[in-house]
Amino acid sequence: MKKIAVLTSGGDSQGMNSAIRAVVRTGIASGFEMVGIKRGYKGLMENDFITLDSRAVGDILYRGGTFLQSARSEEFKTEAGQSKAINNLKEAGIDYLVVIGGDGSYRGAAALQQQGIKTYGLPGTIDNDIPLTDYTIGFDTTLNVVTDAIGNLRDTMSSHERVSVIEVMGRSCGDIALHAGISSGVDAVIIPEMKWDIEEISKKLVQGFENGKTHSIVMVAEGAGKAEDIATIIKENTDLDTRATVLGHIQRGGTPSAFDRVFTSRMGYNVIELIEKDISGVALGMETNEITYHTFEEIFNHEDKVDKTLYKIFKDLV
Ligand SMILES: Nc1ncnc2c1ncn2[C@@H]1O[C@H](COP(=O)(O)OP(=O)(O)O)[C@@H](O)[C@H]1O
Ligand SMILES: O=P(O)(O)OC[C@H]1O[C@](O)(COP(=O)(O)O)[C@@H](O)[C@@H]1O
Repeated sequence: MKKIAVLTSGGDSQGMNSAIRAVVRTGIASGFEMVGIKRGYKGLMENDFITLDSRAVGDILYRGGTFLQSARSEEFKTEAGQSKAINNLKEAGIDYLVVIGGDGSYRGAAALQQQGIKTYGLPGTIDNDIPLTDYTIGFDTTLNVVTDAIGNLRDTMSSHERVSVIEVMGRSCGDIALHAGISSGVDAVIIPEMKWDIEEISKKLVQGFENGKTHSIVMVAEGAGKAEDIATIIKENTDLDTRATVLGHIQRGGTPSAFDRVFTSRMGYNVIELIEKDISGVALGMETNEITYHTFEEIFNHEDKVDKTLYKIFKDLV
């Protein structure tokens, strides 16, 4: 019986458990033996493998995080680290490796593929910063978490007639800020991909209060600036009572949305189909509602651009 191993790596994201469950159950249904690797590449180098039967992935569909746990590992980036990993995979008789993670995890998977291990990537990151997929696993859930959190902030900001500067995750990608900014009707979105002018934002906030607004919200992606710094400048420019909130790791938790559960279930099915066809060295995604796949190289060479139309939609709505 051929063996498929699965691991989760990098920052966890809601829906990783659902993805593991889908890979494992579809794999078993197709006659494969399934293995889980704990704590990503760290566990792979340390031989931390567990057998996964259908029951082992029961009761996890609705849970955030990853029951296999995740880690970041500097050692795995080295030749020595990778050769430990390859030896462990060979000794355990693993034929295929499914990696659920972000760009860094894909780079690790591509390095293993180059050294003869058949690898597959599933886009697990809340940031939505992987090219050639419209969504990454957890992004939709995170938007819902952020939208709910902003609803709570809005209540208290309104009572006190304050400006709220909210920092969300996204080191190089402003998708969380832009999408949740639209879903929350915020007044300004500051993202790394687009130029922004704090004087212009400040003027707009003052005008808003003059026109009868009782609160204002400015959303900033962590890669574009610190909420605390932006709040200080706005306060200096406008004299408005301005507070900063960093949503932080709250954004990565919570039960996965129905969208993320269905999306990951589809990807589990499709990755097993690719394994059966012996196509490897690829990562899956969803483009215009189709599950697609591309080689790791295609993904690395493709720029992940911000959706400029969506940015314009936001600008027209404020
Ligand atoms: N260039 C690389 N070559 C090999 N492995 C890498 C590389 N970049 C990252 N990795 C591995 O993938 C792990 C996860 O990457 P990281 O960037 O932290 O998160 P993510 O996968 O979410 O982007 C790293 O801790 C490291 O072990
Ligand atoms: O939890 P950590 O290790 O501090 O990492 C925080 C980072 O993880 C993320 O949530 C996801 O990033 P990755 O996809 O690189 O893991 C980023 O938005 C954030 O900057």
